[in-house]
Amino acid sequence: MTSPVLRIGTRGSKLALAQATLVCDALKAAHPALARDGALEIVAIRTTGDREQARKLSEIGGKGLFTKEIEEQLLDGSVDIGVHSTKDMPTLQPDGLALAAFLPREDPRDVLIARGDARAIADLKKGATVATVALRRQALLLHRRPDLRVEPIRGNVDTRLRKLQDGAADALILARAGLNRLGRGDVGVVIPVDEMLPAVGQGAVCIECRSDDGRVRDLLAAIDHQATARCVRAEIAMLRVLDGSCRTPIAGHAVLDGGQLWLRALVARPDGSEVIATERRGAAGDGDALGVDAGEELRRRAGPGFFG
Ligand SMILES: NCc1[nH]cc(CCC(=O)O)c1CC(=O)O
Repeated sequence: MTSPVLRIGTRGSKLALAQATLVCDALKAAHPALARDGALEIVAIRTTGDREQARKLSEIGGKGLFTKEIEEQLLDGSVDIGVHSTKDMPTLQPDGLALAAFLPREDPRDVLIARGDARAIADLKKGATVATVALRRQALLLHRRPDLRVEPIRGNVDTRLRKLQDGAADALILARAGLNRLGRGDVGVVIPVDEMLPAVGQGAVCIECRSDDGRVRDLLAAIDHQATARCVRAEIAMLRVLDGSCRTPIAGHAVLDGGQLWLRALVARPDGSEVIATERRGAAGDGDALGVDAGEELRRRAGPGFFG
């Protein structure tokens, strides 16, 4: 028995394992030496966020709930890379770790899954109940439709779909990316980006490793999807400036538009009563600066009281 060449740390959820498998496939395609049996090993790691599903994540406080244990195992050498949903990542990595690569982004939009025949937010009955725990989704829903009621229904995708069927709500909002990666591309109708700006990093899988691990960084450089990396790094730079807690609704989404990077970003009050939005366009290589600039504008316009 030879030991694996690369140990891949991930959460153990179905979606997380599907994403880790995508990383394995990409690595094998790029590096024939990694395609032999046993070269890659997926290590499922239980994170605080997985243990605490029943409590409100915003009450447990904080960032890194889905990443901390994976990062600890990276730092102590138990695993060599960590695979994450970028959306669940803190904006800064601990000393000694770096985001080294991004897989090509999946569809970053949210989808509406309604029990009746509603095909869009505008179709929902007056006073309808919509299930989501994300403050961004809550704020943007209520901004357009103050009559709606938001219910914090949690659980994995299958659980939430079942609760919807059981009548716990009239509709549910989930990320298209997660559904697609779970083979549930059939479910729901996408909500346009201008109605519900995606979360920073939504739809993008990122790969973290030890900053000084040159061998692994070289392996990962071959699978880094540059367009995704540029867009997502701009979004993260924006979010880092705002330094919002997870009690602040923040959205940020960048695309490459004919060689230019176009970043849209907003902050909102949780009840949807106010949305402050901005955008930046610039050179594709200037994403960090564009993100910082957009974040600073939002912080200034929101003022000190806004983030409660
Ligand atoms: N916060 C949970 C989470 N983190 C990443 C995804 C979906 C996949 C992605 O956005 O990359 C989801 C589920 C959802 O929001 O529906």
